[in-house]
Amino acid sequence: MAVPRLSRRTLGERRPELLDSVQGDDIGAGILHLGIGAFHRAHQAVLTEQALLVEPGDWAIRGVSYRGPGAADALNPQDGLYTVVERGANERFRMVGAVREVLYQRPDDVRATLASSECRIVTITVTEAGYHHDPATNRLRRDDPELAADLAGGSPRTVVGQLVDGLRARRARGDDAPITVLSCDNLLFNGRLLAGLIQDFCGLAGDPALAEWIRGHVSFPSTVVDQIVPAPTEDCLREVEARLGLADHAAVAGEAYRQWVIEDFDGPRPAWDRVGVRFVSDISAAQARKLRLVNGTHSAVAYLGLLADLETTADLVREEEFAGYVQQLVRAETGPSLGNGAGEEAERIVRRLATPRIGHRLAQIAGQGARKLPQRLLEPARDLLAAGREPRLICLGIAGWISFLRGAKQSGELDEDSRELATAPDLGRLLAAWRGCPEELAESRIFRELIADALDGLRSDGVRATVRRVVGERS
Ligand SMILES: NC(=O)c1ccc[n+]([C@@H]2O[C@H](COP(=O)([O-])OP(=O)(O)OC[C@H]3O[C@@H](n4cnc5c(N)ncnc54)[C@H](O)[C@@H]3O)[C@@H](O)[C@H]2O)c1
Ligand SMILES: O=P(O)(O)OC[C@@H](O)[C@@H](O)[C@H](O)[C@H](O)CO
Repeated sequence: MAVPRLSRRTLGERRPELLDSVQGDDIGAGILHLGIGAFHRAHQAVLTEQALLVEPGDWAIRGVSYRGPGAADALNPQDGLYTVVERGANERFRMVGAVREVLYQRPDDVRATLASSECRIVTITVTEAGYHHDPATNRLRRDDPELAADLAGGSPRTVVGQLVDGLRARRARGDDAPITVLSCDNLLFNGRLLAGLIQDFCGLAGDPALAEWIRGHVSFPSTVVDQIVPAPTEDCLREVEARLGLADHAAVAGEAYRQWVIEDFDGPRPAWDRVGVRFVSDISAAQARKLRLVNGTHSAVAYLGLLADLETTADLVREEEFAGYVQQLVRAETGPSLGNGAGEEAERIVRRLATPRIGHRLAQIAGQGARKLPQRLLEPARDLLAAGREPRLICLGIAGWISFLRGAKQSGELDEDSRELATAPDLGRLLAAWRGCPEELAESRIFRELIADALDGLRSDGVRATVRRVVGERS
């Protein structure tokens, strides 16, 4: 007999104690979340659920999904309920009830939500590509066809287009209450970036009055988020079903560790500060630590690991040369400029990569490299060069990416930016064409030589021998 689907009714019938432990469906949806994927479900939604349990308020979440109906089909029939499995030494299963509904291809409802006085916070996780910006200038890409379609009128489909559309409706309603937009994507000063893109969009739409209103009424604090949450697998769904006795199509699994640092802002919010979220005046230090140490390490090893035919981060750090590479990368190159404790950070990152049963696939981390590497690896490389030091291990990671691109160029799986770079005839032209690579790095002789040397090694000696050699040279 088919296992019944999770919903408030079935949970009440089969596991009433769990239904009693989750947020009820009787509160207002003060949060609109754009891009309700795995990460939001395991991170911001859990912290919001926890905050609601310590301090009730109208902070249920209405989610929006963009690239497919998956999240709506998974969550709506379940009344927004789902399970989060926290992996680690002590696994924990948590039920979350803070999500109200998911909108897919319903721009009118997104506009109405943004215009409503109920909505006071917008959170966003739409990947780097969802911002449609040029990483060389941090401005909107005017040549982007989806943006062009939004600017031409009709119902907007991009995140920036929908935000502007909804804020326009809010202004038209005469709502002067503050609203806060929190980007939670792994981008440098994500709030500041998004605020600029919104202004660009208003400019291109010929609406300076709206731009001015947004400057006065909407804040875009930058945030730093940290928790490893891989794409959910069938195994995870089966595991949750066996435990719950109900089919949960929206379950996710991730690390037990969660961090959220937010530039402080005026305006209402759930009691996030009471459940570990940090509000700070300056996120720079937390941001550098997170993007360089966690994401930088991820990106550096993802391509090398794929070249070595490995599947997950845990497979990778089981091998001595790769674990040694991670240790040295953090200790000698990405860690020291961030203050004391690079050695401890290195140990911690190896432990996180090895989290049991997390199944973080290198192929997932490897996506959209042209957009991810600048803030993760190019920034620390630039700092090291400026300090007169060689970013040897970082350049090996970048060489891994270039080898991966060149090998994958026929596969049809590369994103548009990466495809273009994969066909560059030589390293110099690839670096010059890479929009995210600052000119001073593209033109740095040492930087080019280090990458060229690593590329030669990968080609002639293979990935493991090259990793061993470069780590040896650094030690
Ligand atoms: N998963 C993690 O471990 C993690 C940790 C920290 C930060 N993040 C941030 O969250 C983002 C999403 O991660 P996830 O695990 O939820 O991924 P996911 O694939 O589960 O969800 C991605 C969401 O983004 C939307 N999206 C994708 N491309 C888009 C585009 N071009 N325009 C608009 N929307 C788009 C999709 O509709 C989906 O809702 C990451 O890219 C990263 O910036 C993730
Ligand atoms: O989510 P992405 O694709 O931007 O990056 C892949 C991983 O580096 C990332 O998801 C990390 O696991 C996460 O940022 C840890 O907090």
